[in-house]
Amino acid sequence: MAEFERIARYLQPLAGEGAMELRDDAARAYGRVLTKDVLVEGTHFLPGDPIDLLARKALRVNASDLIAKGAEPEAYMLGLVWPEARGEAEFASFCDGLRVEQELTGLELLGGDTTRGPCLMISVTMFGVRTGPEILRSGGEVGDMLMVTGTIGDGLLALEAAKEGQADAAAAYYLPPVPYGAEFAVSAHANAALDVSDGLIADTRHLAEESKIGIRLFAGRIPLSAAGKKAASEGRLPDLLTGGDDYQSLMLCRVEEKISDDRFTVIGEAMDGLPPGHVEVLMPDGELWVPEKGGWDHFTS
Ligand SMILES: Nc1ncnc2c1ncn2[C@@H]1O[C@H](COP(=O)(O)OP(=O)(O)OP(=O)(O)O)[C@@H](O)[C@H]1O
Ligand SMILES: Cc1ncc(C[n+]2csc(CCOP(=O)(O)O)c2C)c(N)n1
Ligand SMILES: [Mg+2]
Repeated sequence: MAEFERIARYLQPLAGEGAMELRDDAARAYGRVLTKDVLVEGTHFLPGDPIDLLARKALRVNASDLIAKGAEPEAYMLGLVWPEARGEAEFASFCDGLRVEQELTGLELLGGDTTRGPCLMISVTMFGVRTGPEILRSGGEVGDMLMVTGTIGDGLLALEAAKEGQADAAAAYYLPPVPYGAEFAVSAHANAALDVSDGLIADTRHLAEESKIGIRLFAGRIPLSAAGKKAASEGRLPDLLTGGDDYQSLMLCRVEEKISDDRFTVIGEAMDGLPPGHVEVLMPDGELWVPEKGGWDHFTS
């Protein structure tokens, strides 16, 4: 059974009031926005990845969920499973990475748990403060424009580079360029938003399904890095749009508004006449591509 089905069938019946029925990126409780992300060796990162950057990435993938909910990351708790093969020097380097990210963001460590285990696992629970109204995956409306921060597809290309030992080209995988500060624009403008972790298409579908609208993406407008443009020219655009690990903010917002944060680019539209949950992509050659359901799933990928 797939990841989302398992959550819906087995975990949703256990969910409390602030859980948003486990249909969103973060919970709302105790006056804060709360999220959790786990990184597991072999699943989310490679055994040889720089350990200080891994620490920073664990904070960033959590911050990414809060930013996309219009919440400013404030504090976190840390669960660490530390294998015997990684010595004290590595532990010190890991904590140095946490310190660097804390200094960059103002994040504070509130507590956690440290144990031995078979491989490195990093579990972070992060708390944020809302900077405006509550932003959900639902709330998008026909006529909204779809906007995204940064570039798409670099997480995938950088992971491929890391696997080939090309450290320079792997930068966006070691340390995703999470749009710190974008929570203010999300709060000010979004009808609905989330972060892009499972892939642009899959996460656009989450917005379309929860908002009960259809969305058309304009592939030619999707921001790509130099490496992304090269890959796209080699026919890999579909890979870039489905690869995941982007950690950018994706929002549906009202057309008439001028966006206060220039990191956002318009890449699509919630169009009248499309069925709820539908996602289609107008490709640069003018063809309409209707991607199959998909995206990252820990139980089927
Ligand atoms: N083991 C679990 N226990 C309780 N809730 C869970 C569990 N796993 C997932 N959820 C909840 O299910 C919902 C969807 O989770 P999912 O991981 O797809 O979203 P996400 O956290 O935004 O993803 P990502 O980590 O890729 O940004 C969220 O509300 C999440 O809190
Ligand atoms: C070694 C290695 N192999 C593959 C990937 C790709 N990957 C893993 S999990 C995930 C989706 C988000 O996960 P989650 O839903 O758990 O937040 C993606 C795109 C990686 N990062 N490292
Ligand atoms: Mg998310």
